[in-house]
Amino acid sequence: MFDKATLIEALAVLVAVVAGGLAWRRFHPLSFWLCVGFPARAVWLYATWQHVASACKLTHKRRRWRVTLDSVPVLGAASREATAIVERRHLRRVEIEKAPRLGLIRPSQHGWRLPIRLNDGQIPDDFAKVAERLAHAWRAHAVRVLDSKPGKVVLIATRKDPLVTVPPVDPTPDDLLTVRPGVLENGRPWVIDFKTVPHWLFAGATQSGKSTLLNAIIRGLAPQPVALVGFDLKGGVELTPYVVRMSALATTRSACVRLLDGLVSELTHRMADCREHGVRNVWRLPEELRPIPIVAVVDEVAELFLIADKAEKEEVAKTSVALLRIAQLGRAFGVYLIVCGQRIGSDLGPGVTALRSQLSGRVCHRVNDPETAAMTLGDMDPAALEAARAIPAETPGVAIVAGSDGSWHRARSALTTEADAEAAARANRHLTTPWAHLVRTGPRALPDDQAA
Ligand SMILES: Nc1ncnc2c1ncn2[C@@H]1O[C@H](COP(=O)(O)OP(=O)(O)OP(=O)(O)O)[C@@H](O)[C@H]1O
Repeated sequence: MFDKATLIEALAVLVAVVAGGLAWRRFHPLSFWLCVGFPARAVWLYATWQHVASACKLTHKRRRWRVTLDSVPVLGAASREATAIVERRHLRRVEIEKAPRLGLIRPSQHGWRLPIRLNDGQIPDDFAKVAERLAHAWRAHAVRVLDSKPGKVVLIATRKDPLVTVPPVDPTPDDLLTVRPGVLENGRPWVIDFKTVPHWLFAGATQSGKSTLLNAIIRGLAPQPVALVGFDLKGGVELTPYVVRMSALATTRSACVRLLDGLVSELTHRMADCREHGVRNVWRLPEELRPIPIVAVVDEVAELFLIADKAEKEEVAKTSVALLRIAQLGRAFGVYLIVCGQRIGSDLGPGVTALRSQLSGRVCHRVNDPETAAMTLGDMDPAALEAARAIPAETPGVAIVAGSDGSWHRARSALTTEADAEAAARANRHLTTPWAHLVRTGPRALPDDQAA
């Protein structure tokens, strides 16, 4: 039918198309995904949805009117001569499986988003429970419930883990009190905005990536008009490299108590300033009176709460109360906390549990003991806790990040070395506010007290 030359030509065109496609996918995977991979995946996903939903037990049984075709053997004389079958159409109520209705699938850099209308009686959790099954059925790396509204759920699927290689963080300074230490699982930047979530708890076993995250944050904050204060009871080994950019660094328990007292005193002054000007927070003060924001970093919180002998008991109690006050009042008065720890357990005393409840931002790296994971994320979505327990040791820097709105993400910090953070601290040492200028000590009467 075809001559040999035509066949060779067709074969050559086919080879050229396949090679071109492979080269396209290799050298510009994003455009290949958007133009070829995603449309094919979308068609396949819609075509197989009924079957996938049924296998994942997401369908509901409904009775519907349907025309059915029944085959009826003919009995009597006619049947003896040959097997005769008559087909009759019937309208009758039959049981069918109804899959939740799919909305419009949309591509993203790393996968797709798919809104789904819930069947009656379904809740978003039904989808969260079968997310792993859906991921396998859709040949995706992971499927997560991203968002839900009454009667609707949005699933996000990622083709491959975007946290395997995290691009370096852009060194240009972000907005005030905002840093981008890495990326989220959905491929978006991981943004820590202290104005929105003022206090953070970073948990993680040794070598899980806590210091790297802290490096990224210090590097991000160093060029900003922000004062940094450090508490490092591991002898200062963690935070000393950045001391030139810090207004103060406490490395002993008594120094911690002194610095915390100073911060609480400054809080009281800021509170009085706000009262005098009739405003609710320092951001509403006239610009010339607005104090510099303070970010206090506590490394290895367990050291602050450990009591070796009776003499330390009072200092620990003071530390605990001061940290709690800062956490309670800091947001309005521009004092923010980052509390890091390998182990955060209730055995450290009630002060730790009370403090935790005030630290609304949580970052849980790989941890060794389940209690630390539970302390960090246990009061949030149980799925976040499961995800934290599943972080493998081979991926340091991967963490579960939860914000105050209850949503959580897998994320990974970009590899920021101590040298990178130290270089940023040195380059911005001129922005360091001396401790004596930062905190106002001494009594400060609130306006009402003066009137009294
Ligand atoms: N985001 C990351 N990407 C790639 N590698 C990372 C990342 N974070 C950490 N690492 C690797 O893991 C090692 C340990 O990380 P890091 O020092 O931050 O852990 P840590 O939790 O602070 O440990 P420790 O408590 O012992 O100081 C780093 O030297 C680095 O090689």
